[in-house]
Amino acid sequence: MLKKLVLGWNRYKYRLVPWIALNLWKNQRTLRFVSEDPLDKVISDQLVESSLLKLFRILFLSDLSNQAEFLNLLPENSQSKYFHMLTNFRSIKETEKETKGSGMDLNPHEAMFETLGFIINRATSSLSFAGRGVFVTTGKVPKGTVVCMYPGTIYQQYEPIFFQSVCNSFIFRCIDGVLIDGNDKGISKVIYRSCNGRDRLGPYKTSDATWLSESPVNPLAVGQYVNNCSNEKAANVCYQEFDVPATFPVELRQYIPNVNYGHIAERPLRCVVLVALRDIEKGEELFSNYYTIVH
Ligand SMILES: C[S@@+](CC[C@H](N)C(=O)[O-])C[C@H]1O[C@@H](n2cnc3c(N)ncnc32)[C@H](O)[C@@H]1O
Repeated sequence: MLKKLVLGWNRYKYRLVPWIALNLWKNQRTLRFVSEDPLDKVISDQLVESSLLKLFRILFLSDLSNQAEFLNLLPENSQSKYFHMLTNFRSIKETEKETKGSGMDLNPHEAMFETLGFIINRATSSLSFAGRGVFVTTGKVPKGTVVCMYPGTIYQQYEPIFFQSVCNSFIFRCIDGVLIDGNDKGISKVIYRSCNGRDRLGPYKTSDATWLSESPVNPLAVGQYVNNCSNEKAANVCYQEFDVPATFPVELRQYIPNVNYGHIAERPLRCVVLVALRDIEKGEELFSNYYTIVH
């Protein structure tokens, strides 16, 4: 009996650490079963990357007054790709009689709607006593779409996280044991800011720290506020690990809401995205599954 229990616990991959410890046995019906680690992916890494790139490129072009210096440092073919995108965008908007003149002039939510077709926002959860949650406030999220990112500091299994984890309900555990601290307050916030200031690639920032505020530059970076599903509200999104490839454009890394705790350049940066498990309509709250059992 004891052996069976230990075996079960070892196979059990918990997602949000303190929540699991308190609630695992209360809510067995909300467990998620996957058969092997790689099969925990609902969509391909290529699809995750292309969704992020689509949004990040528009965020970049919408902020040209601040990005011009970086744009000028890019190789000529990358620069011309951006100018081409801008010209295309303007001519489409002119035909639709929506143009305002210069650049793209989109705020982050408008950029999200333009590229992904929906907008998400934080608001009081539809569940009692669950604090805030994340809602689809405009448009519709099709099944298999990247809906959010889980922001925060990335800790390898051997890195110290004890003090940051005390009373912290935002520690997310990846399938392979890597941890993400998505808390936007206290010591977690100080550590993220410090690592974010440390890591640069020449003039380029390699991560975004605005998710620590109420208005993130990357509007996807609110995944840490998604609440757990319940017997009444089934999960409509799930977590999926995504390692940022070395080929990811240097000028777009500034929108990634994650940073490594330790400065280890050769390891790809871990991100976690939340993917829609079904079509999600305007007004619906997002619910994930904090428990995953690998068997
Ligand atoms: C990662 S945080 C999610 C954001 C949180 N709702 C907030 O406003 O800070 C996890 C915490 O949200 C709350 N929570 C998440 N899912 C819940 C549920 N189904 N029922 C009640 N509380 C929930 C618990 O307090 C949990 O520790």
